[in-house]
Amino acid sequence: MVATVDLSPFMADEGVVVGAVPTASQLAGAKAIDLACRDTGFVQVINFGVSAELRRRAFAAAEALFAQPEEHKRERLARLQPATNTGYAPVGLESLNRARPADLKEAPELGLNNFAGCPNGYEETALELWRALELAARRYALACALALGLETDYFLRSLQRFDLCTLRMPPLDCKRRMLHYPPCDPPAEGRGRQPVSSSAIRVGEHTDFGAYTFLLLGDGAQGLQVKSVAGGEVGGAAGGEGEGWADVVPEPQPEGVVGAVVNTGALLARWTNDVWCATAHRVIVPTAAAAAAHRYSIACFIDPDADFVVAVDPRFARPGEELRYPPTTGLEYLMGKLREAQGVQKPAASGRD
Ligand SMILES: O=C(O)CCC(=O)C(=O)O
Ligand SMILES: [Fe+2]
Repeated sequence: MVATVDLSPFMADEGVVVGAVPTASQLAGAKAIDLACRDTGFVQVINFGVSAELRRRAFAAAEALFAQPEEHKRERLARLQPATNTGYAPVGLESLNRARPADLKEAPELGLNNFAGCPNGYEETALELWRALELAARRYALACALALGLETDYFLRSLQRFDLCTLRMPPLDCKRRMLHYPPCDPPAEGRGRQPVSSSAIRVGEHTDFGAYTFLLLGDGAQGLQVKSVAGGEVGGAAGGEGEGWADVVPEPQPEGVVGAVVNTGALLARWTNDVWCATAHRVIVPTAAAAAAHRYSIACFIDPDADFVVAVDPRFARPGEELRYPPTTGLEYLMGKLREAQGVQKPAASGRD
């Protein structure tokens, strides 16, 4: 079960939000985040500024977007730009684990507000959602700093140019995406929740690249699994597809309370010298019924500004331990990860910085 953290103390203008001493409820929330991030790296946040009504409209907009004919999506939606990882990525294009066949998902990353080809009302709803998630992501940065005993603005400093709505953060615009997993082959008989067949995996094992990810799961979305490791990052072939996977089961919430899964990315794990971990996760097809259903999710990837230097803070070294990683920048790190996911060998041109 994924721990639930109430973010409302960080959404109100009090305590660390206004630069004052943290309130008791902020400290309690930060403690819960710290425990989860040292363990699985996955928490469920509630009261983070997305109403049940906005969530419902967002998934309805995503469904309408994906329900458009294949040809329309390929021809009319913004074209895929590998250098910025924006545009419409059809099923079979992306593989978050290059050791596996392509993921069974489609994902339009409609950056720079190019909403050409989107259904009526999509733009307004998407922007409303991104605005709410941007605020939640900033407040989560405050909570993380408090959780790790750092200066309040420690992570916020890395989000000066962070802007989920306009995505004017060149050269890396890949920040938020609606995800659609169309019906697919059922899992092979008897393999149940530990599939080894490629057809039973919708997203291959990976860790997210940046600082942290906000993930909204659509109604009935099943199959997200994590595999714990002892700190650090596990991806590619390191963890393997075999045993040890556990279902991500967010604690059920009362009617009207929206939950989002937040997970630590590889860059934040690295930043903390692996005090927090970026846990490998994947999306499987658990049952024939799940295979027959459309699965929807919405993900926002929170990354430091392109030119922000992420250097391991010496405070994260355990007694007698070396810092594990040299400094990097938001851009350098993410471009390396994206090139891996796209299977590109040569550095992609940044184009616009
Ligand atoms: O759709 C999901 O549940 C997870 C997707 C994911 O892990 C990702 O896009 O990084
Ligand atoms: Fe992920």
